[in-house]
Amino acid sequence: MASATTNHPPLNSSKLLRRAVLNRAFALTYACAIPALFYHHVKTLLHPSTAANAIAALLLLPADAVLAFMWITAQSFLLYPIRNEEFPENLEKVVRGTGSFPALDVFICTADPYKEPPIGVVNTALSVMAYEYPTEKLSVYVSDDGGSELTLFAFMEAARFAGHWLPFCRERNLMERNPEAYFASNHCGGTEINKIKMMYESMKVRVEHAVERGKVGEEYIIGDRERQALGKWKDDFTRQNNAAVVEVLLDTSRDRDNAGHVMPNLVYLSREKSNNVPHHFKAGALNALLRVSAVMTNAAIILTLDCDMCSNDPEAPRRALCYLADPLTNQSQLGYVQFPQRFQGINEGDIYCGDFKYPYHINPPGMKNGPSYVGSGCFFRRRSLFGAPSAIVPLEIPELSPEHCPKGSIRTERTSVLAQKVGFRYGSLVEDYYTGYKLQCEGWRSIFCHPKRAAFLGDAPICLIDVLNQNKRWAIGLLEVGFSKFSPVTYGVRSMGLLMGLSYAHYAFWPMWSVPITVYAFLPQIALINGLSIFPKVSEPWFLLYIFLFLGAYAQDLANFVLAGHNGTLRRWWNDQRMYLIRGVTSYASGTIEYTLKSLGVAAHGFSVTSKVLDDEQSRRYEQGVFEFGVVSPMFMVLAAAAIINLVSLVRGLMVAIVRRSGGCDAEGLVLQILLAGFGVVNGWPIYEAMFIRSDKGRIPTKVTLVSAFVASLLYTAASLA
Ligand SMILES: O=c1ccn([C@@H]2O[C@H](COP(=O)(O)OP(=O)(O)O[C@H]3O[C@H](CO)[C@@H](O)[C@H](O)[C@H]3O)[C@@H](O)[C@H]2O)c(=O)[nH]1
Ligand SMILES: [Mn+2]
Repeated sequence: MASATTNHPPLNSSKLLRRAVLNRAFALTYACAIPALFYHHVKTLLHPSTAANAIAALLLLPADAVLAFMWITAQSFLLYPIRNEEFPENLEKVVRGTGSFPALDVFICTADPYKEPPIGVVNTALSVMAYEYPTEKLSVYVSDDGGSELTLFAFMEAARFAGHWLPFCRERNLMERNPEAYFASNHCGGTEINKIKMMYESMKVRVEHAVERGKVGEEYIIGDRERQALGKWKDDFTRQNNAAVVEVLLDTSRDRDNAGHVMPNLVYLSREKSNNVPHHFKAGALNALLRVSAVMTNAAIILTLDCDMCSNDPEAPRRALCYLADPLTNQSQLGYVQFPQRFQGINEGDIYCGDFKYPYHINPPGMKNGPSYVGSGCFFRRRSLFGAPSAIVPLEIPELSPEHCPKGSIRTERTSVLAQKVGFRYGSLVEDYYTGYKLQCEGWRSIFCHPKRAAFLGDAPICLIDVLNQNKRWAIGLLEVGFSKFSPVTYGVRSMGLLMGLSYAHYAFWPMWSVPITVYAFLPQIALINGLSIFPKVSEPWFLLYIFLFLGAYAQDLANFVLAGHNGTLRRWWNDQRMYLIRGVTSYASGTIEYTLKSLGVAAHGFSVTSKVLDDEQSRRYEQGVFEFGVVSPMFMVLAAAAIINLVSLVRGLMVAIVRRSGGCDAEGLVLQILLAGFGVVNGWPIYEAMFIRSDKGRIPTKVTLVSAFVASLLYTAASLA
């Protein structure tokens, strides 16, 4: 790789953030309050005032145990927060010119031409083909798990359009190098801009037209080569069962753009699939790309990108090189450089927490050995995917050697077994988290690279059900790791030390949030409806403990959120915590249930791809910050039931308190429950609106409201019998 000069200017710097001291002090204080709470629970359990109180304490205990676990593991991100900075302007001085830059292979995955429109995938590819990077060292590989001629056709069009687009970007030194974003923000321009815009628009029309018709019309097929390639889609070619298709659409050694400059390689791959062989979803696709690229270019650096994420800064690879080519970094251990996932098109208040600040911005800079891999926007050292840093990699691992799978086919069992040790790891629906985790267990380190200008911008789902389904998939995948023999709490702690083990454990058991959130969304409220007090009275010292634990955790959460920047507004924070509660009773809970069924062998779950297609009306509602329900889903039924219970209990609780006080009795024991129900009601506002006030298509369907009201009354009846 790069040869370095001695005495060179720095390529990067890293410093501990001042807030680390405050974080540690707060952690110490809060950590003292937690045992006090458990002491209180045990005391109540040993001397319950009523049987109902004993049941309540029995349910609150595991709920609080999970809260304590989540809080403790979360501290692992806060004790050593650092900020990295890189100086790409020094790169050429250190690496002796772009001639010694390492080659870069970019992997883009797509899986369904209808959920992931090919024109979007084309935009992703064009944005990286236009990188400010020595073109002859750049290759873009597209994996099409949709096995669709429509996607291949879109890329044939893209290869032609790139001949005009790449010089256009270079000459104007554009920052946004995906045509869609560029033309959206540059409406009018000179004749040159108009010309290329027309070219883009007409390509888009052809691609979208083909997708609409479900096939590529004769009139769109230009030459024999294209006809031959598209001809591979015979009747027996399905997305689950097909022979491999590899098409080299652009070749550095052959193709020139219309300014006479070399073009990057562009390769389309639809890997071999067979009905009765598991293909391991995205991890399988990435491994197929790993093998195909090994035969063709075998670049030392690999960038993985999702098809819904475009480059937003042509300098990004140079930033990554500030670490990957830095003679001062311990090169033999640095496995990957991860950029945060950042999103465009998020509404003002970010009602669905699409930014996902915790996993993408707040936690990564605090992980001691570097961030986890988040699936997109990550520059790997190819070597890191082939065994531990200290391992001696044999020149030929037979199963991985390109000759073994000449056309990116998926070899069955042997490759699966191998994927426990090399490549992108199989065994979890969150292959990204799992792969990064296994690499770090092997001793690889990583770097979080978070420049001011987003290096990549992606699309976040803007429909609540999509968000919840996506989170459910993650929940299942995380639990698969949490309860495996490689669990972070055991294997992880042993391999990487306590802090890193705790960081990964925090994610692995994330879906467990469902336990406390569900308990706190129903239990105190049902007790309140029955006039039963389950928390300390206002006059007891324990009351202050509860207040401290709640407000302390919330204040810490708010501080983390706001300090992380990037629109860390109060309103977004409020919506973020609301989504935590919503996910707790919906996606985390159902993910946990589905994971359990899956481990019992009752059901199996695949990777359901998130739709990237937008319906106009839905987009408009999202823009206005209105929640989108619209469909009948069990998740919405639970959510609506929780909202109803909270509303009823608030009203009942206030009534009981007033009656008791006027009768000279004290209602102090109900105050915490009334506050909690009030908190639930304030958070549930969009749900009441969607049930009772709205009449648009995104409202909660009447069926859901009825079922949830029924569930709520069942719960109430059951509780009043107890
Ligand atoms: O069988 C499959 C399924 C998915 N994908 C690709 O995987 C990517 C992510 O899929 P998406 O539906 O967008 O999932 P998200 O939940 O939005 O993705 C997040 O979560 C995934 C793990 O669940 C990570 O892989 C992603 O990088 C991360 O952004 C897309 O490019 C898909 O085309 C495949 O290539 N093959
Ligand atoms: Mn995505």
